[in-house]
Amino acid sequence: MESILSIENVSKYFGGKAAVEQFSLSVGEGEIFGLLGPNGAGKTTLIKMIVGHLRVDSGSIMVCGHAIGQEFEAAMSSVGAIVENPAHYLYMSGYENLKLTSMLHTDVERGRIREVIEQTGLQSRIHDKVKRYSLGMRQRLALAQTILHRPKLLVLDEPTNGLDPAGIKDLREILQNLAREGMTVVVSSHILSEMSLLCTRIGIMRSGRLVADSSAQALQRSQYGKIRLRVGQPGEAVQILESQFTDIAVEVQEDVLLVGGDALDSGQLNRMLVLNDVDVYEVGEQKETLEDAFMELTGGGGIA
Ligand SMILES: Nc1ncnc2c1ncn2[C@@H]1O[C@H](COP(=O)(O)OP(=O)(O)OP(=O)(O)O)[C@@H](O)[C@H]1O
Repeated sequence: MESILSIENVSKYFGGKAAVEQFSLSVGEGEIFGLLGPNGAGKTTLIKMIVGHLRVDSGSIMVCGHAIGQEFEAAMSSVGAIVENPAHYLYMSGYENLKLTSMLHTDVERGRIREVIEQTGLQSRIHDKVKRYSLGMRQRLALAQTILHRPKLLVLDEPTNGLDPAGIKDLREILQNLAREGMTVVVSSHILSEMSLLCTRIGIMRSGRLVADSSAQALQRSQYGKIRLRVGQPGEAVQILESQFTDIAVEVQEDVLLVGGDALDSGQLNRMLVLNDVDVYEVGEQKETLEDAFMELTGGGGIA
């Protein structure tokens, strides 16, 4: 997969304190990458560096093969971003706002305005004054303005802030459609449930670092799921499992073992124990949700 965004060892300090530290990430075409983390984790700082609003102190960021530090304009021509609250001319219509934005670009072809209006579902209200728009519609208008020049990379900082559930769903569908057409999306949030529905991949940020990076599905499934076994001889069982399987973690709670690790199979664990004369009374899975995983990895705090 072609790398649209490539971040290598990026750090940013404010007054000697790291807001982003040794951060590396590569995001490929058509991915919707969710940057999730509690308040103060460094999400906005990272996003501002990706969209060229802040300079990196060390490391490098490339967009579509262009390094922001050396080829700023080439890199930025592929980026569309909504970072601060978007400002519109409220007394003008949505259409007039779009027309004005199109004049800022040299390469917006005929018909493109119509196209972005359709992509953002604003057809029926596009000639109304923006002051009559709901927050969700203003957000969609901002998105339409942002994608006019066909950016390869769309970057949104907390785009669902203040939106109602219907607005969040609309935005999700629009972004997923854009990604299907090949646009790459990077979006930040501290709201886990929204991210797991929207994103194809989620990175968890804590204290300026990436502490987990996984497909949303994988995070929800095996990586943080544990197998629960109630056994007759817990001490022996731990020894057997640890000697037979690499990369597993076994927790013991009296006669219950909680076994974590990648690609574990409860049948396989059960067979191994029984063949080694350990009595197994119960086998089950202890599911951890994405939320549990998040809490474990970030130490909790600050999520909705
Ligand atoms: N301009 C600045 N000057 C000084 N410190 C800053 C500045 N911008 C951010 N910070 C600090 O850097 C750290 C990361 O902040 P950042 O806003 O990037 O986090 P965030 O994950 O986006 O949080 P939030 O969800 O609250 O926006 C925080 O400790 C913050 O106080």
